[in-house]
Amino acid sequence: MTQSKPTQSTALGTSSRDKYTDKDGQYRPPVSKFRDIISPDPSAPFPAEKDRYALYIHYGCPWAHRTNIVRSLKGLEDVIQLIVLDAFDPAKSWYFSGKLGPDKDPLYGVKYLRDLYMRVDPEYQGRVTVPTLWDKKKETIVNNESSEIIRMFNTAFDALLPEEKRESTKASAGLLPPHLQADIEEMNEWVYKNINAGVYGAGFASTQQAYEEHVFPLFKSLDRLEEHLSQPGHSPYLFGEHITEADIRLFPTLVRFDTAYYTLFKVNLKMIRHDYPKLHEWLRRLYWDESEKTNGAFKNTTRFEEIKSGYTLATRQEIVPAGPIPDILPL
Ligand SMILES: N[C@@H](CCC(=O)N[C@@H](CS)C(=O)NCC(=O)O)C(=O)O
Repeated sequence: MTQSKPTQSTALGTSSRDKYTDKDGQYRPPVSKFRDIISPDPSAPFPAEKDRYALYIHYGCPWAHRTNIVRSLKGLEDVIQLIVLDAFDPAKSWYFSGKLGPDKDPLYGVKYLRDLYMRVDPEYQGRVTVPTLWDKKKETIVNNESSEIIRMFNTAFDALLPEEKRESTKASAGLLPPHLQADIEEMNEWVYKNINAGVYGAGFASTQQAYEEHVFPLFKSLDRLEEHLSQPGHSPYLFGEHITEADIRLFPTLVRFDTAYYTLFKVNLKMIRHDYPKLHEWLRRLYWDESEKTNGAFKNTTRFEEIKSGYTLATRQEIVPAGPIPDILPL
């Protein structure tokens, strides 16, 4: 039998760079194929129910990280099961190595997340990605697009939560308050393009030109965010007194920046801790907040070791960078 043995945990899914870059050396992000929506309506195809859904993640992945933050921030730990994969095989994608968590899927006993994708669609040709939101009742994938998963987590399960956790109760203090929605979405768009995806564009570029096309706009956008935070009404969080979706979508990228991206993705014109005082404060304020209000959602979902080792292997390097020490400075 010639089945390939899983290689060491090459996390973050992108170790086989050639497969994922186009002829110009540009990184091609995966296309999210599963786009169903969980609804508060009990008669909907995917109704919000306790114990019905499971979220598959890897701690290194920033897209998975945002979904895990919202799960925790909303207090959905008892409603949505979390299943952590800890390793990646370039040929077969995410799997359970047993080193940092279970050695097989707790639901079906399979080794690979791909096995679940194949169960849903034996002809599936796309990439197998985290996060993946699974319906245990219909035994299918609901959605594998983080931007949509965080929206569902923010509102669809509210009837199952105590009043103070509901988006409608929070009104202007919600994650996506109506009066800020347009501004938040405008920011999400350029932050996604230049920062969230920008680091990947630089880090996985396979030509000098492709790298430079991403690295300069990335730092321009960080400069723009630094300036944004100095404007009235934009502190301590991006849109004022309350954490919004914009903060949640930026955090996973910035918390990885100095420790992983700066060295491993060569996005090294500036560091958050040395060159962006306002962003640095914003980052630490979120990370170190262990109050009841946030449930410690930012710190508890961040695993620096897995972030560093994941990106080391994903960029086909062997030595995990020692610094910077500490991973994040105190507030
Ligand atoms: N648009 C997706 C992107 C997810 C994504 O790129 N996940 C990476 C890990 S950070 C992955 O699973 N990659 C595996 C692959 O591309 O084969 C989302 O936001 O959920």
